[in-house]
Amino acid sequence: MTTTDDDPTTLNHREKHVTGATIWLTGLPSAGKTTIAYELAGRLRGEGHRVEVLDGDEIREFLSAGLGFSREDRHTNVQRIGFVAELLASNGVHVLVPVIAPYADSREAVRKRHGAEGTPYVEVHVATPVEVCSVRDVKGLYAKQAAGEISGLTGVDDPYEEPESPDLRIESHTQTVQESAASLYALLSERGLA
Ligand SMILES: Nc1ncnc2c1ncn2[C@@H]1O[C@H](COP(=O)(O)OS(=O)(=O)O)[C@@H](OP(=O)(O)O)[C@H]1O
Ligand SMILES: Nc1ncnc2c1ncn2[C@@H]1O[C@H](COP(=O)(O)OP(=O)(O)O)[C@@H](O)[C@H]1O
Repeated sequence: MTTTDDDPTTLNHREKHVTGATIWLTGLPSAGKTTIAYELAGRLRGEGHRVEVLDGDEIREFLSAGLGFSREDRHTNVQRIGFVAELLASNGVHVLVPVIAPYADSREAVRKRHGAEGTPYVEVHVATPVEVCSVRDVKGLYAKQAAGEISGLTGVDDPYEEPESPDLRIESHTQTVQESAASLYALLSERGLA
């Protein structure tokens, strides 16, 4: 062991690179999942962590191309993302996953996969009420559903099974983006993951 290895600052710095985790942000469309994920990603990167954001829209363009929004397809989508997230997290990456994941059994399977591998897993419910999400309507989906142009929109005419005991619940409608990201950062810190 060299003198440098004994330096607690160096050790701490090195540990930050080896402890990965999957942080799954579940919630309705326009709840704030993506915004919080990128805000947190910036902070974690600034501290030297390796970070990947597995954005739902990007995943659906490539890894899950061809899948729709039936229960079965959403389950398949979530399992694929969970598989990739675990691979990355077990190799020291902080993986942020802003994906709806509306079904409790799909989320549970992802948690179990991480548990089986001993990979840290954090479930965050971005618990913005549908009334707020439909006003934000970042992608215009709520308006389209109301106009009868689409159906099967999560939280409106398709199920969203709320997490019963998430690791963290974020009330995005009562705080700023920075406050939401900070509450998640605090939890990671508490668990030795940030
Ligand atoms: N019917 C319907 N229901 C829900 N969401 C819809 C739908 N059609 C398209 N979209 C857009 O696709 C994004 C959801 O994809 P995800 O992969 O995150 O969802 S899922 O976990 O597979 O249910 C989701 O992204 P976010 O708004 O960022 O959540 C939507 O923009
Ligand atoms: N505390 C907050 N956390 C996250 N987003 C917020 C918050 N307050 C307001 N917003 C806004 O809500 C919208 C959420 O959109 P987005 O992150 O794309 O949602 P989702 O990924 O869940 O579909 C953004 O316009 C964002 O600026």
